[in-house]
Amino acid sequence: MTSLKIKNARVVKHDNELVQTDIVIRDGKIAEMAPTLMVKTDEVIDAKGQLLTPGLVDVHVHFREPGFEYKETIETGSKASARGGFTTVLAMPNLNPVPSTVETFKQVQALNEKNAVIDVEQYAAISAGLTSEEVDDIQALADAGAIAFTNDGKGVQNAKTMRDAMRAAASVNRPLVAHVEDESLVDGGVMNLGARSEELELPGMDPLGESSQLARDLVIAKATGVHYHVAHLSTKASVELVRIAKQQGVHVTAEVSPHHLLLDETDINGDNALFKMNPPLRTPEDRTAVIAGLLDGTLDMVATDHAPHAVEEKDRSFMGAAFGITGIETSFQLLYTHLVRSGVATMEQLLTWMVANPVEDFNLDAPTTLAVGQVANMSLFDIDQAHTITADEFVSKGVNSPFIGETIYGQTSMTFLNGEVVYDASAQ
Ligand SMILES: NC(=O)N[C@@H](CC(=O)O)C(=O)O
Ligand SMILES: [Zn+2]
Ligand SMILES: [Zn+2]
Repeated sequence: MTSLKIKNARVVKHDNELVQTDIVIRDGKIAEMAPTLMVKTDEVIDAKGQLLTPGLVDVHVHFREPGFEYKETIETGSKASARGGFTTVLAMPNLNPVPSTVETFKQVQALNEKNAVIDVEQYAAISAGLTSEEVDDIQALADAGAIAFTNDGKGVQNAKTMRDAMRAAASVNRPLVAHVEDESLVDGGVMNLGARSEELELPGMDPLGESSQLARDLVIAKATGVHYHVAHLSTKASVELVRIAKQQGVHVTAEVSPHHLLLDETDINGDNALFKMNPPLRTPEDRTAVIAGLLDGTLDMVATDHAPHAVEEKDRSFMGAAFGITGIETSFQLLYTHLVRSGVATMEQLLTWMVANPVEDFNLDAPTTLAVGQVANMSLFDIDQAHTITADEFVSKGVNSPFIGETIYGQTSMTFLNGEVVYDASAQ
């Protein structure tokens, strides 16, 4: 059994307070932690004062395999995740075939097991093709290992389908995750309907398409008792609905994506599809509301919605380009830079949103703290060194990020899964 010592790391104690720590890992677990450990180990890494955290967790990624391997594969997506500091991710089912049956689900699960360098848990769909009104065999899919259920990529248009899906998910005690989007209100829109869509003369989608379907779902969630989780929540009206629902005791949790926290429609610099995603960038008022919602606990976590696409699918006008941007290699760094360093949030809060809440709310088998006895899923971040994001540094096949060219802090230097190095910046 090999043993490893990481010395001179800094770990978060409270708020923004960091303490210097040595840490020894044996058999994939944290064996000792103290300010100074003299113990001999097979290997020693000098962390030189960098930040050591539990491995990050993202409940919303698109790895595109099987079906769209030209955009991303489980190997490239999971390696990109490790580069972002993530050790557990939940992969979306908008694949081909869509994992809607035990057979197709097990096929994706086997690929995740074989090809991923980190832990990848798999969502099953709510309904066949993400569009059918007939709900899948939720019990059988849960028995096969589906971590939760979602039709992400499409809103569930039919209330009966949503009711039946929620009843089924509640009965197997798994979260029901919703991409809330009423298609009748999207009406061909490619960005948020409002001032910016008028300026750019592009068709807009009414933001009520998100909140009106969310209101429907919250009513059904209350009646069924399901754990209902809102994917990529983006509007002020949606924050208000979740706040009221929580006050009423509805079992609801919500995620917000880094881009909805850090960008709004005024950042869209012309007809540039690197700013095209679903839900679209909203107004400055919406952005302020999602930040406030995260800070006051209405929103529970950050999820990247890492959505890689090929260059030719994004290098077009807004009208013809695919929806979605990458995020798994830049999320912690952007949020550390723009929320923590700027004083909006604490380091402890950021880790609550990127580790503890995702693990607890989705009942994941992953550590939420650094402590003796815990599985050594950990990441080491260089929080003092500035870095400029470039397209050619991405491990993901997708380079569709609106953050290219931005200067950030907190580059990942190493990521460990069960005590093994799965990413090492110095070896790149
Ligand atoms: N977010 C996006 O704009 N696109 C996602 C689908 C989704 O998350 O709804 C994708 O799969 O590309
Ligand atoms: Zn979605
Ligand atoms: Zn998504």
